[in-house]
Amino acid sequence: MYNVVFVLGPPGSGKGTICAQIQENLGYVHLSAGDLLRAERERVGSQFGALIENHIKNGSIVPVEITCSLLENAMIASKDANGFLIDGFPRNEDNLSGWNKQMGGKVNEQFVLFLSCPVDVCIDRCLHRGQGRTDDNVDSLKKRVETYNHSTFPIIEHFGKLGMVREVNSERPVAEVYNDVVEVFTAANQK
Ligand SMILES: Nc1ncnc2c1ncn2[C@@H]1O[C@H](COP(=O)(O)OP(=O)(O)OP(=O)(O)O)[C@@H](O)[C@H]1O
Ligand SMILES: Nc1ccn([C@@H]2O[C@H](COP(=O)(O)O)[C@@H](O)[C@H]2O)c(=O)n1
Ligand SMILES: [Mg+2]
Repeated sequence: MYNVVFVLGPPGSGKGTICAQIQENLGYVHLSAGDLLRAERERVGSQFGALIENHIKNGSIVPVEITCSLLENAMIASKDANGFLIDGFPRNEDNLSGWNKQMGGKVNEQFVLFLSCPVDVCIDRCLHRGQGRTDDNVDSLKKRVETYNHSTFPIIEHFGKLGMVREVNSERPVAEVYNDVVEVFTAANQK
């Protein structure tokens, strides 16, 4: 059964940055739902390209059937991994229920890593990210933050009630955030 860690936090909280380091050092495979959707958007012949771009620009959430299939296919392609960092998922009720339906019984959900960071800091980071993302602009960021507050934070609260959330303050320098994150993984894997 695959070990899975969900990684959540506001846009720009540093999910991708921290996941890359965990992948490098702890052998978990990093699967960013956003990256998988962007790759599907670019894939020649995809029937979902326009739909995905529309959601990304508007900061809204793509139907789970699309995202969950991309995640499951990526997991199958890396089946020898120690575990998977599922970055930016589940983002709303539809993501959560669709995941439970498609993946329930196939994975061991270890915990939810919640990178917490004030929204103004996060927005500033996205505006200076320099990756040419079509959603790193003031209009899209407003909508992404709204979606985070209304749809994603309640999912974090849901996992919190199950005792699954490990919160790390990601407003600090990356090295400090990373050290705390490693402690979380060490504790989880000692059980
Ligand atoms: N702790 C940190 N301190 C300062 N800058 C950071 C920190 N973590 C990440 N960054 C920078 O902030 C920007 C956003 O980081 P990253 O892409 O990892 O965030 P994210 O949570 O994956 O965002 P998104 O949800 O938009 O994909 C990047 O330019 C990254 O280099
Ligand atoms: N579960 C998800 C994750 C992402 N999206 C869409 O992609 C955009 C970018 O996501 P990042 O994690 O890379 O910031 C996001 O704003 C959504 O439009 C999604 O639909 N479902
Ligand atoms: Mg990211």
